[in-house]
Amino acid sequence: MSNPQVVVHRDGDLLAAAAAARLVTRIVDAQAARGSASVVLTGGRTGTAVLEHLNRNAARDAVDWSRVDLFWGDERFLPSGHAERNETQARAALLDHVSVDPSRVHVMEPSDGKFGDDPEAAAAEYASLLASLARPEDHGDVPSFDVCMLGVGEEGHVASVFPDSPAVHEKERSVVAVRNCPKPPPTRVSLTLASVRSAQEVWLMTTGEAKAAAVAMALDGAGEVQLPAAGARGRRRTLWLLDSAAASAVPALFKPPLA
Ligand SMILES: O=C1O[C@H](COP(=O)(O)O)[C@@H](O)[C@H](O)[C@H]1O
Repeated sequence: MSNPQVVVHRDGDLLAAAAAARLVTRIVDAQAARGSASVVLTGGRTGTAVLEHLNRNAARDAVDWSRVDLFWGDERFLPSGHAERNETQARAALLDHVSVDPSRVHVMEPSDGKFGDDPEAAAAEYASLLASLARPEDHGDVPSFDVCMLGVGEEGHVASVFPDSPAVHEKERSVVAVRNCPKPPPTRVSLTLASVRSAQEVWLMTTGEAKAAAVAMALDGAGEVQLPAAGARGRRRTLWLLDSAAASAVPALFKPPLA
């Protein structure tokens, strides 16, 4: 597992633009090396802003979108097309505007989908999907995603893994249903931290003063049960992409030396 690196941008808009550019490069490189790329999308304001920037960036068309597998780190368990679903927001921000292969857009089932109001069944199906796509070299039942993007909550949640919740204690399943979530909506489906750690690169992206304490604690050695973001690490790279407000309490160790 990799140690965290921190990149600070002046403000949230610049962070989103820079992360979008970084994502294009990562996907293009993976496609050049292997023919395809796999990306885990995140919900939330920063994750959606990254996709909006990507959609406006001319470099968007350097990607062959038909050869990208898209997954979600978590989903709000709501009816299909609901404005608060992470899928709905990602489609509006980017996916409706590029030539994705629908069979490679791996959504988590909605609450009016084939399992009805059964988030446990939706989670189990997503776990089976991940297992079916994992290759022997992934050494487990989850693919080694090229990039897993995550937002970070004020209390340190990532995906829908909240502090001291059943999801953060989960040791067997790769995808879980989340009930009684402290942030609305209360029912969700989420990758576990172990699944996040299957990714080659994990990018934790967040902005604003309200996130500064959680960011600082995660980087300063907090445990993942109290602060799930601390347990989100990539196999090869863990990047914290922050604006200056979210980075305001980052320990000095992570600040680049002055030139
Ligand atoms: O509810 C969620 O929130 C987090 C963080 O969102 P933000 O708006 O504070 O950036 C997000 O990462 C997660 O995917 C989403 O379901």
